[in-house]
Amino acid sequence: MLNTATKSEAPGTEQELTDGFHLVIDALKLNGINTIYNVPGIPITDLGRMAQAAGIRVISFRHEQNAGYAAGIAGYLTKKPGVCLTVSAPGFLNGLTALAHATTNCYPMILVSGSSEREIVDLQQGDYEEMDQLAIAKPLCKAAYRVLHAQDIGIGFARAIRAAVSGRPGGVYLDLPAKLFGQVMSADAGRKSLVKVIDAAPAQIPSPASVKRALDVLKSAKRPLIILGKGAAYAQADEEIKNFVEKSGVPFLPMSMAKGLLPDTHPQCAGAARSTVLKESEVVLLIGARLNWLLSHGKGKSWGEAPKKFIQVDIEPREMDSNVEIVAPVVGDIGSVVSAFNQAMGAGWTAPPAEWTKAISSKREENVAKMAPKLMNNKSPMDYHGALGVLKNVIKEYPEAILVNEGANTLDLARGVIDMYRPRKRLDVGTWGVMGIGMGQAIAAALETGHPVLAVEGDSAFGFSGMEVETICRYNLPICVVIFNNDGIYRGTDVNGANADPATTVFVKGARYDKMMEAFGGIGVNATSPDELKRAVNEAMKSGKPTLINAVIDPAAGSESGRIGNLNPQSVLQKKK
Ligand SMILES: CC(C)(COP(=O)(O)OP(=O)(O)OC[C@H]1O[C@@H](n2cnc3c(N)ncnc32)[C@H](O)[C@@H]1OP(=O)(O)O)[C@@H](O)C(=O)NCCC(=O)NCCSC(=O)C(=O)O
Repeated sequence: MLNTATKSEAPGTEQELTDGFHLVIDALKLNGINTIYNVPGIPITDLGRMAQAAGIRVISFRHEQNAGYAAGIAGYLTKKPGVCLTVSAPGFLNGLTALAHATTNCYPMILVSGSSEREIVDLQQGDYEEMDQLAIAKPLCKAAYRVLHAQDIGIGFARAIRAAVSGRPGGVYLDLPAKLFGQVMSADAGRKSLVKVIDAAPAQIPSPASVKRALDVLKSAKRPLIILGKGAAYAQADEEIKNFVEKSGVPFLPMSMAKGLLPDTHPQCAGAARSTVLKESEVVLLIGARLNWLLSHGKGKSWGEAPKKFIQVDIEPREMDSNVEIVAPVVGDIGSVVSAFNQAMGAGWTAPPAEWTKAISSKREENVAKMAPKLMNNKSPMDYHGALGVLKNVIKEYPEAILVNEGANTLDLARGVIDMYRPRKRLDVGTWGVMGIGMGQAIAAALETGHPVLAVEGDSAFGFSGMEVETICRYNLPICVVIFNNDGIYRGTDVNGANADPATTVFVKGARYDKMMEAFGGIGVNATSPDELKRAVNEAMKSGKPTLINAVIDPAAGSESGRIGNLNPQSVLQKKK
């Protein structure tokens, strides 16, 4: 039903009216978008209020960037565009980082920002928060639109929704100048102007020839490997993917956010033998994984000496040959491609040679065994492994829980240590390795899935979105934040030898982040040993109450982010010395 604004009052001409505010709300509802992540302010405060009154869930954040990260990850989790609503210029700019992040990570998201009046902006006459937001957004997103007339709101949203989710998903900007909200029209005309987007992300069926070519290459391999990326997790084709991997018998390596698509404990999982499989494999099938820096661009030392053949499955044809030659490109949506693989494989598929799979299992077992004792230490203050050993068991016990993870050491080590068992349960920093996604993603994950969230945060990473603990308390969300507090970035022990200022990478020593949560009525715990950490996290998972645990980590634990390709600043410094 149309959400009527008012009735005209002229005697004898009584007519139902609507306006821009109501049409925006109706357009969202008509397309099944029931949540808005926003920060209120001019000119969208009333839009948020009215949307809430009309039954949309409007979640107000403390900073637009966090609302944006929430919207992006909501899109990833649901395959519907996550909507972030901001005020003009500064609010828009705050949301823009998250929009660019969504685009880079292929999350469907729409950033809707109020803006100032075109007539004034274009003549640069100094309107309130004047800025040509459309022009600024364009290079940072997949599509950008501006709606100038209320009768075009329906089309504007239809275009934004379709652009966000179809093909390779991404971020879309929708500019709504303030004047638009007050434009009035008949409710009947308004109703007719709305558009329900039919089949927003049509299946893209791969060509049978490309499917055959890919399977022929894979079948011929003595040392094949499947790499699953977060595109595969996004596809929600979990059963098809599992069937394909198991039927093929090929070892698989999950990228960070694809962990859990098949359990990390699956006998074919090669996560704990990463270097070995990258180096030794001979044919590599990439499913929803890009050959970017996270895979060393498909070449160089990490990939070993022997020549490799790559097969790639992606919805975006231009992804092929982006870094190395792809001998068997398969363009299509991942669900359709993998289902075509399953059909075309037939009954006569033979598993890869046991020599290959056994070599991987023994490397994996060796690495797991090497790590096991480290995870059981009960040192106080904790080291990373002692603390992560506890969290590994928590996720094992609560496999439905969503793990949000950011930091430097906290991210790198948690990725390896914490096994995931279900798809789309690990959310992290994504393609850019960005810090600041933590609380936004945790909030959206709790709201969109209804499952408890464990956010494992470096103390520095947490700082980028820390104020949202108030949001967590306000909405009483089942989020347990564990801060790995080692007093600084990488470590808390750096010293500035030049003057009295603290070193650039250190924070206040002995800070008590748990007090922040208590300030807003949540539960704060200071944990100085793995035993204390275990008690506190288990309690939080059981109670579902907003909780923040300050996990005291040895300030000397941790190292510079040295595992990012050749980008090790420490080694550059050392070379210069
Ligand atoms: C590019 C990468 C995928 C490559 O990581 P690698 O370190 O090479 O691999 P992994 O982490 O997957 O694994 C490391 C090693 O652990 C092994 N491994 C993995 N899982 C296990 C388990 N369960 N048990 C035992 N051993 C394991 C794995 O086989 C590797 O050993 P071997 O097989 O023996 O090699 C990763 O570095 C990554 O995702 N980086 C993103 C980092 C990021 O975004 N940082 C944010 C920047 S921080 C920041 O802002 C800043 O610092 O600045």
